[in-house]
Amino acid sequence: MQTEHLSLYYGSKPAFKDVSLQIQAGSITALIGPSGCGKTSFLTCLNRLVELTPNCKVSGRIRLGDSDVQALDAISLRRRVGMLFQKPNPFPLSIVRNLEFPLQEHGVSRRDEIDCRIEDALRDVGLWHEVKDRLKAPAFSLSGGQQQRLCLARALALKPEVLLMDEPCSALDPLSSEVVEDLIASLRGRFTLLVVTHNLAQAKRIADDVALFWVADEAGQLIEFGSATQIFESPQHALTAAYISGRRG
Ligand SMILES: Nc1ncnc2c1ncn2[C@@H]1O[C@H](COP(=O)(O)OP(=O)(O)OP(=O)(O)O)[C@@H](O)[C@H]1O
Repeated sequence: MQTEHLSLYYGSKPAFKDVSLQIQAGSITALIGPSGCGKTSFLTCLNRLVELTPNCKVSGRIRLGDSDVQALDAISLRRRVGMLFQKPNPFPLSIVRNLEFPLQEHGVSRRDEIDCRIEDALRDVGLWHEVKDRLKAPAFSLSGGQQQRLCLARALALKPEVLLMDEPCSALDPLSSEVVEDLIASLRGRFTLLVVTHNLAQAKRIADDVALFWVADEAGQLIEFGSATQIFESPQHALTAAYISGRRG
């Protein structure tokens, strides 16, 4: 996935400006930076979820493989570019319906394929053994960490190419957070992952590449993008050095 001179305005206020970024297929990219620098806004441009916000204006270009994201149908784009939010947001349905419903909505109709994809996705997130005997129980009967893994399974069942994750561990208790972080790391190579995180230690543990955003001239800007090793061990920009050392932000 690639952005070229991407900018986003909410009304007349820029959320971020002129971000050009190349995301390697199969890699994990962490988006870091202080609050309000446009990380979430950037993420939601990539699957055009931001279009649901009134008065927002996007300029620049986003490419997914050879396709221009603006030219794609939004529903099929969101199947290819899935999203996991900070707070687990299962549908108010049973565990199994949480996976079955989006599959059916996206045109998967054969029963054997639906069952197979549900089981594979639940195994992928380590939930299968925990829920296989209570698939019809409400999703809300699961713990917070289990709900987040269910939401991840729901996204994986659609076989996305890219997964966008907005602080996926920050609303979870430390143990569940560790489980979800390990899961994210285990998806490397199979999916292209972009993860917004305030947890620098987590970014260091899981990311291949890191993008630092910052507010400058009242708009979010991409300050530095590079490998996790470069960003954490030999940052090129003074702001990156200050941020990762805890002196700024
Ligand atoms: N729906 C919206 N309408 C208007 N302004 C918005 C909206 N969403 C975000 N903003 C503004 O856009 C800027 C970037 O916000 P964004 O949430 O993308 O930053 P962030 O880096 O993800 O912050 P945080 O780390 O606190 O989640 C902020 O100034 C914010 O107030």
